[in-house]
Amino acid sequence: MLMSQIGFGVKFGNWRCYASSASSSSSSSSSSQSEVAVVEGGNGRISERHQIRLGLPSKGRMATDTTELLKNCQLSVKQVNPRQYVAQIPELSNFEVWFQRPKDIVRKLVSGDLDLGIVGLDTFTEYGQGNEDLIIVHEALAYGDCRLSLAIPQYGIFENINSLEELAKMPQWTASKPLRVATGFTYLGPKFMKDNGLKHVAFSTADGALEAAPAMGIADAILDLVSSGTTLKENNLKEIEGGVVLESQAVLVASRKSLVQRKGVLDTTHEILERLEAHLRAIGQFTVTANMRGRSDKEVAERVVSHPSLCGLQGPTVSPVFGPDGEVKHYAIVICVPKKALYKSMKQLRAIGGSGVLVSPLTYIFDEETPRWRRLLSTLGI
Ligand SMILES: Nc1ncnc2c1ncn2[C@@H]1O[C@H](COP(=O)(O)OP(=O)(O)OP(=O)(O)O)[C@@H](O)[C@H]1O
Ligand SMILES: O=P(O)(O)OC[C@H]1O[C@H](OP(=O)(O)OP(=O)(O)O)[C@H](O)[C@@H]1O
Ligand SMILES: [Mg+2]
Repeated sequence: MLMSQIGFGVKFGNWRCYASSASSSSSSSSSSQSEVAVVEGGNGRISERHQIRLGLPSKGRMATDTTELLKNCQLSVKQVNPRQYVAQIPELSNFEVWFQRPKDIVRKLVSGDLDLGIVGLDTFTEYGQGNEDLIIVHEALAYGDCRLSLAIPQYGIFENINSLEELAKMPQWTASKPLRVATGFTYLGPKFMKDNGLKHVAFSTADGALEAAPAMGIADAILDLVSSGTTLKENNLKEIEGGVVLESQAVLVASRKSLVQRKGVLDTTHEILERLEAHLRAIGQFTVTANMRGRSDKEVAERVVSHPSLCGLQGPTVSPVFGPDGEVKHYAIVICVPKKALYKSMKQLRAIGGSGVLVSPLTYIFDEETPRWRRLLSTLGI
């Protein structure tokens, strides 16, 4: 039988060389063998390049939202055409964007070929595998929300099984007949089962449409990403209590080595982080301006701060409003109000004498220093 072989290899530094042969014998080193080198990645070296590199998802769900987020931070990515994988962010000097598949972004951070990346936490955790060189700089970029969750059929022997504990206790799973789980997460899947004490589990993997596996008789359960839950429902599957492996959203990640050793990476990360935080803090808030009748700015301020939800970031800004006669009978107050609390805040403002309430979108909130920057420096021991 003609078969090519992969699986026996010789390591040369970062490269593993596989001998592929037209015969099924692995012991032969005959001249019919050709040498194929496959990069494993992960030597974490700092190469000679001088440009700082950010990896962004080249396609899929995360791609558009990622460039949109950067645009909203005034960091527009200038890509000549969608098939060109290198791009610039003109606001950042000495900086390159490289469009890559999310899992390759993580691999390339590990191998030292990228310095920064934006991916889903699920991809980061699955392909980062706890590598200590990888650091999460911003853990909540507020898009790409989903969860990695275990799901089982709603029917048959699983009809009354609603938790991981109940699933683990089912007498059906033995060493010779384990619970069969289909997943694309071949690192996190086994780790989750082990951490939760499930012993008799076997994993199979596929690239997509995993929800078909139970009905096809290929698997008993699946471990996959869920967001709306529609795909599970349409395939008669259900999530179970205790079955969520990970809650995911987009994250900004970096290589520790790059941050510490590559010139300019730390400063640029600081700038990106500040812009992200300023934008993300602002999107949940409105600026509210109102006029209030009052005797003095202090008295007006006291009335406003008596309602904690009207305090804004540090407290209300109160300024005199000069009437036509030059007298001050009103004061203008400016506060930030969470979008969710807008109507409630507006009613409170009216109740304490507010009128002419103007509501405007808020674009950025720059704080003195971002807590995430402090955290990053402390993670790096700086
Ligand atoms: N319902 C969802 N299903 C899958 N991924 C989702 C979902 N919602 C958000 N995401 C996020 O999007 C990322 C996956 O995007 P997508 O599948 O489009 O790209 P991909 O990684 O290139 O996939 P693949 O390489 O397997 O084709 C996930 O890692 C996750 O963080
Ligand atoms: O909870 P939902 O909103 O239904 O989303 C979850 C589904 O979306 C993803 O599949 P994707 O669309 O990427 O297709 P694939 O599995 O074939 O790659 C994921 O693998 C789930 O199957
Ligand atoms: Mg799917």
